Amino acid sequence: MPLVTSKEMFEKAYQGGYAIGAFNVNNMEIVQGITEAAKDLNAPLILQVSKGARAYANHTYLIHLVQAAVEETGLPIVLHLDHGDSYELCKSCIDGGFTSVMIDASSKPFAENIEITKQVVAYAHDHGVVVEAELGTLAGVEDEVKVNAEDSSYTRPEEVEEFVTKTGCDSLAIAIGTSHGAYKFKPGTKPQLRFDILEEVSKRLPGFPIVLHGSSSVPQEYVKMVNENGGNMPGAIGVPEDQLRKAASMAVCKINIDSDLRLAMTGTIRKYFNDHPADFDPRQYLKPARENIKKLVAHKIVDVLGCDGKA
Ligand SMILES: O=C(CO)COP(=O)(O)O
Ligand SMILES: O=C[C@H](O)COP(=O)(O)O
Ligand SMILES: [Zn+2]
Ligand SMILES: [Zn+2]
Repeated sequence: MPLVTSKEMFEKAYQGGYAIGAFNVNNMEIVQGITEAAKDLNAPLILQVSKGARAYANHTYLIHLVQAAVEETGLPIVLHLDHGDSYELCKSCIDGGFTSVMIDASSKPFAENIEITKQVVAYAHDHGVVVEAELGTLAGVEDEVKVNAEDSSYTRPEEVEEFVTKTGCDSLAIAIGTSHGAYKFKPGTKPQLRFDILEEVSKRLPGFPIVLHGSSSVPQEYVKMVNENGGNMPGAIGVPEDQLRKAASMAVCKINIDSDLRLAMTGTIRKYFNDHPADFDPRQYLKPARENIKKLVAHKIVDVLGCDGKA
């Protein structure tokens, strides 16, 4: 099966009350860990590439790694540009074989966001590619830009119909309290997503797929593994998994996870180095790291997203 768009995946996910996992990929072991888990569980997948990933691994390498995963697994896989910040970047990914792009102009004024999203949609749809857009700003770090909590803003439900109608986008990322990175909530406070906003958005956009960024749950076993093996990540806290499950049962069809993969990989490698100080073959420590990414993704698919068996 060749790469697919997310159109049919989202329709089924919306109807079925589950979500598709969108996992960020940066190297071969990450691609393999994610896709081996999805294959075992017959789960549909979105593999996403950020501007930073392209700068790190090179567009061509990433495309070919993802195509290898399609060949190896036979699964429906979407290759998605995460946080595209310009028309030119989106165009280059569309021309280069991506089946889905995000244009993230949510930090720009509303009218400008509509204008640039519209341009990307026109080019993408001409080429059979789908577009995710965004309204609202998440706190945290993305593409080296740090958005402070006080500069973040929830999505305004009263804007979504006009935005979707005028732009023609295929899915919409909204801000309901998630954020990028490993420090999502202040220690001692109760993490709580704004389900009232999600509810209001989906009332205004019946059947329309909603996307949640910043949805890592920051597993405490890996935070502990990092901290016990020379790392320093005090107070790393993520989105509680029961809230992600609830979002998946509502209009949220795509849940973005990157930080959890980084934590699983880093925790595992740190521990390996501590336990085996004489080893120096990268295969020795990348193998358990890949295995733990696979375990983590399997857990997300079955216990959080609910998309096992849906490929
Ligand atoms: O939103 C994301 C990628 O676009 C990833 O979010 P996390 O940092 O929570 O993994
Ligand atoms: O949302 C951001 C993703 O986690 C990608 O992060 P990155 O820009 O560091 O690759
Ligand atoms: Zn954004
Ligand atoms: Zn994101």
